Amino acid sequence: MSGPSLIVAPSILAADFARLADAARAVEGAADWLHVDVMDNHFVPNLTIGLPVVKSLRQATTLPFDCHLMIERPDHWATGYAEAGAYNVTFHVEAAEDPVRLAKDLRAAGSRAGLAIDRDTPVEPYLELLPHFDTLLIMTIKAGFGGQEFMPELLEKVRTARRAAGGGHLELRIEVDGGIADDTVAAAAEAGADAFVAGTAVYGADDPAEAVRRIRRIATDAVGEPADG
Ligand SMILES: O=C(CO)[C@@H](O)[C@H](O)COP(=O)(O)O
Repeated sequence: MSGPSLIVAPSILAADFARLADAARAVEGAADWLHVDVMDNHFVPNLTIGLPVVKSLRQATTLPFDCHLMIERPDHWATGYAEAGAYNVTFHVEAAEDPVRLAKDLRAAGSRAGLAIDRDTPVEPYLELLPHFDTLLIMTIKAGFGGQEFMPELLEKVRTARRAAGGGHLELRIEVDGGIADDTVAAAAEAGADAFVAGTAVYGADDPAEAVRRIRRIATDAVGEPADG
């Protein structure tokens, strides 16, 4: 796996939307990616930001963008986020017409490709798609809102996906999203996740950068980290 062995990605959904650039800069040097939740009020019952904001914010921080598209018609919209400079663009399997085609289009447009699975969607039918993706995002809540309670039973999907990925044989990040905090991240790491989205736990903290470092420390302590990681 190239890059750091564990990824922490603060979700700006929990930040002050009037000060997104400040929120991004507050975790530079501590976070690996900045998680950007795009919601269209159709795929989920919430409306956040779209491409114009992502383009502007891209100029304001050095952090790689991890764009999580909770939108309908990702086949139409997703490559725009890659073209806008997102490092990783993740779309929902429940919304995509042709996930493999879209993964190829995203890579051709210059980003990594991520597949997201919402709370009520099993992972098994999609395991065969994993070789086409760089990231598998497993929701540990129902997609749509921050600040929800972590659902440990959803970690079974992480275990299943990690087994299918051959314990690291397949270059696949398994990202968990929803309720990740000091008291939940170890279980997620032990289940096989290696990328952790945290909104409330980071931007609800007095010191967001320190909150990121703490989450990383707890995850690392739970699974260990190679010396060259
Ligand atoms: O995708 C989502 C919500 O749908 C997440 O990225 C949330 O932003 C996570 O927030 P917390 O649960 O960490 O507060």
